[in-house]
Amino acid sequence: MRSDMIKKGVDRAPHRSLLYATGVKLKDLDKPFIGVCNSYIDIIPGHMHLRQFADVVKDAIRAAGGIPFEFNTIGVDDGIAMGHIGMRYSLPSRELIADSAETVINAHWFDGVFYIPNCDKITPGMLMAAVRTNVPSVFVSGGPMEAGVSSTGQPLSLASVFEGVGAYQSGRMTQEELLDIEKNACPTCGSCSGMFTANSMNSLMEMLGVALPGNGTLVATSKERHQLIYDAAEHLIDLIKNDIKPRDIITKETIDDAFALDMAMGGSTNTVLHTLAIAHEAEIDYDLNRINEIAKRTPYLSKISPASNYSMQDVHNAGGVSAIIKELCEMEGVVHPERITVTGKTLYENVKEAQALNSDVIRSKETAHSQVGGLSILFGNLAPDGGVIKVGAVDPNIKSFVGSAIVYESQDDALKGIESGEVQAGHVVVIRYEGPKGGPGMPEMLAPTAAIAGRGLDTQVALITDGRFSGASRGVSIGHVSPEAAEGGPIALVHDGDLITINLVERTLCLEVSEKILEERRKHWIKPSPKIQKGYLARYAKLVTSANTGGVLKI
Ligand SMILES: CC(C)(O)[C@@H](O)C(=O)O
Ligand SMILES: [Mg+2]
Repeated sequence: MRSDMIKKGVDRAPHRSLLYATGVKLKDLDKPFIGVCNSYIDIIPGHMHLRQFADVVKDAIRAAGGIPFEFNTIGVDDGIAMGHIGMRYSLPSRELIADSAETVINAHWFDGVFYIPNCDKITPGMLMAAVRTNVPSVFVSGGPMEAGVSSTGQPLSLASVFEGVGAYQSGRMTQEELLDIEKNACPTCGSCSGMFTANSMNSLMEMLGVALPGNGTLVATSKERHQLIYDAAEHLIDLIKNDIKPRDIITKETIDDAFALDMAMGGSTNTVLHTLAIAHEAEIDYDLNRINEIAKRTPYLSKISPASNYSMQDVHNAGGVSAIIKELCEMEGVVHPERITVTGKTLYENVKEAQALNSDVIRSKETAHSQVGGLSILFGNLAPDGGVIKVGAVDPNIKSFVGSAIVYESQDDALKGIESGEVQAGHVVVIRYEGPKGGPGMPEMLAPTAAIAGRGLDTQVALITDGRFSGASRGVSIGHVSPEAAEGGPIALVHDGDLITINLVERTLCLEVSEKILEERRKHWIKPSPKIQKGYLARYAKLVTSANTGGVLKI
């Protein structure tokens, strides 16, 4: 047992002494020691219920024959950190979460780990820790929020509130209507109710095979999640007995399949960043071009908010992620149904009883929204190392967009430009120096994309940035443009009025300026000094790599 390192032999008498002080009994020393990696925190609705949740996890571990030891990671609420300096900490928090979990797991030699994530950076941070430490692991997330409903019966999500701000500011909504949305959009604990980043990652974990069927869609308030916990605890003990580790489950094929699910559900663009980071931790070489290959062979089966009004709860009632995975498994050559998972069964065995119960929420290949996936990687002279778009949340009539650049050196300036009416139909808003190094921290930009959508301009204005988006962002919004401006990427060379062409079919993003002129501009480009000079963000900016490699830290 790994934990023998801290409990076996005469020289571990002091260690045992401390363990007894924590409540461990002599007879417990032969049982597996399980780290319960929790992420309870009061300020995130997706995590506020996790203190009680972890109590259930600990009971379940004891019932399954293990000894639980709970510890916590931090978390950032992206919605609350949105639109101000706080958002710079969001993506960097992912590495702190991975590092803190690694620290506790390796310092104490746990035999297995039960992870409890939920919101945006917590899930990928914990997944990174799981493949990095490679100790037998299972995941049960906190679960999605119930969908909101306005007093007039309209389905609501957090996206409705962000877009409501733009609608109110442009005179398309009254103050009373906005207040009604604000009060009703987030009715319970849980991760925000659409196919935003948290729910994208929590659904992806079902496909990765590290979480049980139901993990992505069973709402946080449902008692059935407790059964998920009890089942997961038993599986974890089996994984320890059979020595099945995260890297036995997460292989290159697994990463392919995770992206396939992303394509079928129109996941958040952030999943690209996170899944690449997980691949990196697992020492899997993963090229962005591979994602487009998967996109081309995977139909878009389920449109969820912000691409439609359906919530995660609707997906659950329609058969859940299992029904979508089953569809994908039964298509020729789309995923790898024989992969092993934490249940000890194959991916296909896990889902073979599932059924799509609503043919609009979960479609078949024949009735799919499109024969290609809901996410796309664009390449071109403006993004030699790629950019990402949630193409599934673009009006389906838009196949390409040509517009003139209106350039902002920060998100704040862009937001002012959108709110003041400076940004108009036909513009491509360029927001730069917001990448992993430039931001620093690659802030998520729901405020500007929602300001555009809320004004009804989402089919007439495009937005490109070296920053990133929320899963609730929609419209022709291209993020992760790499290399980023702070590294001298071509996005730094765009001038106001330059023509930019975006082709969603060819998957291209081009600046229609001659190479000669660009070369001239490049000569005059001056690398800006880092915006933040001390603390974690300064250290982060020094070590972080480009978005096309997951924005991981490298020495
Ligand atoms: C606040 C949101 C909607 O959760 C966002 O952070 C996302 O990435 O989806
Ligand atoms: Mg987010």
